[in-house]
Amino acid sequence: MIGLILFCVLTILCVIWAWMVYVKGGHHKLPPMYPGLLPIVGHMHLLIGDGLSLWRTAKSIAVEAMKHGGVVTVILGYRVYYMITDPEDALTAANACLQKHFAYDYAKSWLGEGLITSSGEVWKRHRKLLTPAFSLPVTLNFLEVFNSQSRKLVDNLKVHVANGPFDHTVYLRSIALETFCLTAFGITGFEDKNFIQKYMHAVDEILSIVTQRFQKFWLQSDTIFKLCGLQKRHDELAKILADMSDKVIQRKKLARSNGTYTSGTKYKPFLDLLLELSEDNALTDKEIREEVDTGIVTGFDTSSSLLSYIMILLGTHPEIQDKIYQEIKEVFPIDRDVEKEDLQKLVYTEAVIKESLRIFTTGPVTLRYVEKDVKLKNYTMRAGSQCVIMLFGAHREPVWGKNVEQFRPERWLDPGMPANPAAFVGFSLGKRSCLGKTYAMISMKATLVHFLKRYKVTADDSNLRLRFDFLLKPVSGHEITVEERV
Ligand code: HEM
Repeated sequence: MIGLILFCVLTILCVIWAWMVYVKGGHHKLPPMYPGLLPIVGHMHLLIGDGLSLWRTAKSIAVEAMKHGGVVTVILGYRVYYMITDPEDALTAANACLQKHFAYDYAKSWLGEGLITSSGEVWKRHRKLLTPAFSLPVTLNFLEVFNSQSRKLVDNLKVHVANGPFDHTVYLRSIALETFCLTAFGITGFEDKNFIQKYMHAVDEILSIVTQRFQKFWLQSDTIFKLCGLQKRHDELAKILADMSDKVIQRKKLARSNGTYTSGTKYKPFLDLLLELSEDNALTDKEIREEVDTGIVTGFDTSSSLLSYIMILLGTHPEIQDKIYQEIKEVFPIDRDVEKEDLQKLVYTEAVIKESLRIFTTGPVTLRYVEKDVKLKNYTMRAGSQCVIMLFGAHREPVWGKNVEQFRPERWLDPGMPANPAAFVGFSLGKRSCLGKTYAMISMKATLVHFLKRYKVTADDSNLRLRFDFLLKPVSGHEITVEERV
């Protein structure tokens, strides 16, 4: 009897599920289904596991998409996901679907309506207001910070010279976050000398909670998230971070209103630019705080992860390291800081950065909600579904030619490559592409110049194991060794 009841319940659930997946969403034909679909759970079982298995699954989905013209379907529960690698379809989807996937909401009690998490009119207004704050002239003001921070990094690494392999990611993360705090808040803003360390630990912990919630689908239930204590810790951390940023903002605001304010730095910190906007009532204090925190969190981990991959790739390919070193030596025959005029002379260095980002796409995906039907080349995405633009997959499409897995910066020196410029999506693409691209490129160039002038790096990327947790992170095999150049 119980068996019969169970059978009937399961049958009804399967019928409802099939109706929601295949009928309710609309009449448009779905792209080929990724293998492993089960009734009711769909492909949800493939997400179980750690970040390593998630990355294996993501890569396998991208391969399947490429086999089928650049789009496949994945079903999570009853939700339809279009998984896209085709560069043209990726651009269409990126521009047509400006609303983020619900997973971004998990960071909202911390980042609020900051650029990365917001959608709709709020996003549009903020994007327009903030674009000038990320422009080339503003970023060039930060060169002094980029130079001094790069020198600090190089000095910190001295203890590892001729001392065998070590984990360089720890150093890169810490310096990158410090650089972002300096350029965002301005150095004189800190009463507390440990401000940056405290801020970094809180950012690390809250990001790990947000990531867990995204990966472990049972934590997506508010009740379970609360019951296992993660909600409480998440809220505590969000408050710590908000209070820290608010304190700096309030002090600066007060000094501005009573006329005692000077930034104390030669450059104008990002926060000061936002405070100017608030004087025209364009942004509230809360919005300023959310955008400052968003800038820091979107910027520091992405840049430091990419730099760590660049060092591993250069350490694995000594002939490429020799070439970039030759370029750096030509532009900087004596020991001096990187100046504005040097940046465009670093052509091979730029090729190395782009090629590294192509191979190790630090922000591997962007997830969007499909608000209205969107026509791709061969399919129409149904309103109410989700789409995942697989940025790392687009970097392996046939448009890149043969040997897509090979690290070959020379491909960027050929003016005809990539044949379709939309194929390079390391900084995402379309209207919601990365706002900090210029900042990232300039700061990474400065770091590479100072690092490579002082050290020769050795590594072995064949041991590298990666995990997917919003960003692409190394798990093991990423250590490098450094020796001083003579
Ligand atoms: C190598 C370094 C970087 C990489 C690879 C990178 C990559 C990306 C990617 C893939 C996105 C899309 C994310 C998504 O849709 O979920 C994005 C968005 C964004 N990035 Fe970056 N980023 C980098 C550095 C930076 C820096 C340094 C900043 C700030 C100074 C920054 C600020 C932003 C912002 C504000 C957005 C949201 C844009 C919007 O939705 O309108 N990024 N970035």
